[in-house]
Amino acid sequence: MSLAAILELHGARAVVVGGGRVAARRARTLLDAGMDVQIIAPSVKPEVRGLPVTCAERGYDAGDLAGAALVVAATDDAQVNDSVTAEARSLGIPVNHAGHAERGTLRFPAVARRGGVQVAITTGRELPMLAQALAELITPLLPDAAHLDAWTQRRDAALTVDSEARATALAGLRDDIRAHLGLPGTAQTGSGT
Ligand SMILES: C[C@@]1(CC(=O)O)c2cc3[nH]c(cc4nc(cc5[nH]c(cc(n2)[C@H]1CCC(=O)O)[C@@](C)(CC(=O)O)[C@@H]5CCC(=O)O)C(CC(=O)O)=C4CCC(=O)O)c(CCC(=O)O)c3CC(=O)O
Ligand SMILES: NC(=O)C1=CN([C@@H]2O[C@H](COP(=O)(O)OP(=O)(O)OC[C@H]3O[C@@H](n4cnc5c(N)ncnc54)[C@H](O)[C@@H]3O)[C@@H](O)[C@H]2O)C=CC1
Repeated sequence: MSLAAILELHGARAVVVGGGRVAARRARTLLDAGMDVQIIAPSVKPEVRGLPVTCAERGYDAGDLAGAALVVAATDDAQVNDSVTAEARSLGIPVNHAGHAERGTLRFPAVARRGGVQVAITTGRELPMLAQALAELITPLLPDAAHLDAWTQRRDAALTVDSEARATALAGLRDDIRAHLGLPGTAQTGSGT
C-alpha cells in the first residue's frame, strides 16, 4: 500500500525538469496547488510558455533541486529522469518520475472535485484511463458548496454546546449527511436497540 495523503504546499517551490506535454500537465497541477513552479529544459514547448512559471532554458545539472519541496522528472530521456530522481531521493524531496512512477516517491492521482471536496484516485499501477473514468463517475456524487456550508455551520454550532446536546446534534448531522448521500442512518447500528 502507498500512503494516501493531501499535501499543503502553497507558496513552496516545485522544480519540474522537462518542458514538454507531461511537464506542462504536471506544472498546471502544481500551480493549481499554489506552488511556485520552476521549469528546467533546453527546449520548452508552447503549452509551457503560457504558464506562470519561471523557466531555465538549459539541461538539468546536479544541484538544481536545492530548496525544492517537490520535484518532477519529466524529460524524454530516461537516464536524466533517473538522475533527477536519485538527486531528489538523496535530498529527501518527494519526486515523481514521469516514465517509471515506481522509481519515484510520488504519484499523481486523478481527482474528482466539487465545492472544495477532492477525491484523489490512484489505481496502484499505470491505468490513467481507469483513474480518470472513476473520477468522472464520482464527481456527480459529491455534495455542492451550499450543502457543505450548511453542514459546516451545523457542526460549528454543535461544538459550542454542552456534551450531551453536542452528541445529539452531531448524530443528527451525521444522519442528515448520510441521508443526503443515500446511505442508511447510523442511529440503530451496533447498539442492538
Ligand atoms: C503512473 C502515472 C503517472 C504518475 O503518477 O507518475 C501515469 C502514467 C502514464 N500516463 C500515460 C498517458 C497519459 N496520461 C494522461 C493523463 C493523466 N495521467 C494521470 C496519472 C498517471 N499517469 C499516473 C497513474 C495514475 C493511475 O493509474 O492511478 C492523471 C490521472 C493525473 C496527472 O497526470 O496529473 C492524468 C489525468 C488528468 C486529468 O484527469 O485531467 C494522458 C492524457 C489523457 O488521457 O487525456 C495520457 C495520454 C497522452 C499523454 O501522453 O499525455 C502513460 C503513457 C502510456 C499510456 O497511455 O497509458 C503513462 C505510463 C508511462 O509514462 O510510462
Ligand atoms: N506520466 C504520464 O502521464 C506520461 C509520461 N510520459 C513519460 O514522460 C516523458 C516525457 O513526455 P513528453 O512530455 O510527452 O515529452 P516531450 O518530448 O514533449 O518533452 C520532453 C522534454 O524534455 C526536455 N529535456 C530533454 N533532455 C533534458 C535534459 N537533459 N534536462 C532537462 N530537460 C530535458 C526537452 O527539452 C523537452 O522539453 C516520456 O518520455 C514518457 O517517459 C509520457 C506520457 C504520459
